[in-house]
Amino acid sequence: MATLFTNISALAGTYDAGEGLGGPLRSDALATLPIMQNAFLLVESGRIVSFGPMDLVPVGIPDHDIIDADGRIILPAWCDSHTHLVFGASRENEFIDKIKGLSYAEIAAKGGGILNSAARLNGMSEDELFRLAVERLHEAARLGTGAIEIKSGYGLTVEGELKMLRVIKKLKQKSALSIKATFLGAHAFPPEYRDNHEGYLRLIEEDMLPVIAREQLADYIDVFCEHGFFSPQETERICLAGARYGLRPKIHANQLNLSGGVQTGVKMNALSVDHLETMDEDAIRSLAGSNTIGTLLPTAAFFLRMPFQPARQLIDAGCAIAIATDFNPGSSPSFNMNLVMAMSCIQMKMLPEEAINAATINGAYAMGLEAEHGCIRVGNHANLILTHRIPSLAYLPYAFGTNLVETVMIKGEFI
Ligand SMILES: N=CN[C@@H](CCC(=O)O)C(=O)O
Ligand SMILES: [Zn+2]
Repeated sequence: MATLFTNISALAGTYDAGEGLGGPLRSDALATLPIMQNAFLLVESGRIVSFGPMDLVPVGIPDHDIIDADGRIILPAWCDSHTHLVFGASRENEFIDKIKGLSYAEIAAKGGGILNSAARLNGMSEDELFRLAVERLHEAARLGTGAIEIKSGYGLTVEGELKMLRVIKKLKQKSALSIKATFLGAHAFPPEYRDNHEGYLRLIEEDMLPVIAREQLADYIDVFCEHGFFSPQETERICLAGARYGLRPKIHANQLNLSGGVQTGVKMNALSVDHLETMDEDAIRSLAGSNTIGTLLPTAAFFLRMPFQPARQLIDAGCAIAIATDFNPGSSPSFNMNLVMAMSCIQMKMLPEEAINAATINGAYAMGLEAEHGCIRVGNHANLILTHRIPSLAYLPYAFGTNLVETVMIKGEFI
């Protein structure tokens, strides 16, 4: 069955068939968003088949629906390249602790934070975790997310980490969204290993990774490189262990401190280094001179009342950047990419075109999904956002807080 969209006021992120971008967009190219005005778009068997100006709209297509966009905008669905979508329970008690003045690090030190989530998750069945994750994924998709990365990291035991990754594998099989799985066993040291880091590193290397590889449970490996969590040396060791199983790193870096995570990620040829609230000249230079993408998570900075990521400095230095939600119960309980986009423009001074590119094509690159996602190109998955009637694309981040996504199509089906 085919779907023909007509009278699209602006079709954003259009590229020629087979046109490769040669890597994630950076510098001035990040601000270039190809737009076709007054366009049609034809979708068939879940893929984009053709698009062009309305005066070339195809006629005589058998068996198809026509959607008259009637002046509305279509853009590629969001590519959310950093989430912790599988978790057991929300943590609003810690939210209240934060309001009363405790810091993220102080909450973590008294057994809250990641360890709190691990305790909840280890007491839950795989089926229950799957049910909760499906609901969240559906809600994220209704807000325009068509591809997503999901991490483990709330198990911190062999059983718990495998349980999370098996849930993500099942989501991949059952969901229409494109999903990438990241193994984050190195999210925190469990209490019984607090004074025995060597023991936990060996558990990851000897008991978790071989099973993960055998069951093909992960696409990437992650480490929370941060003071009080994993040191740069420990991060490097886990990245090397992952590499033995073909897992490329995507690292939590420079969130709370100048942790050395950016330089370690670059050294380990990470696909991305994520967070980057705390950067200095050295970290920016290191990232700019690399193929590693810097993934900025403004809603996490907002929620923890941290300084926002220095997007302008990073862009001006030539770093490739993506933006993502970091959806998790502790530091970013929101899977709303529209809000991420608005914050990127309002607080990080990104232009709307830069934010859209960072949330679509560069997000796709940050998951290794760029061949079929993140832009309007013949052959790509038909993952599309149809907006409400709005005056321009800039209106999306401008009118923050209003849901301007009217309909979402994932692989040719409206959800
Ligand atoms: N910083 C480390 N991990 C998550 C938070 C996890 C949690 O607090 O549960 C993050 O990306 O912000
Ligand atoms: Zn995270």
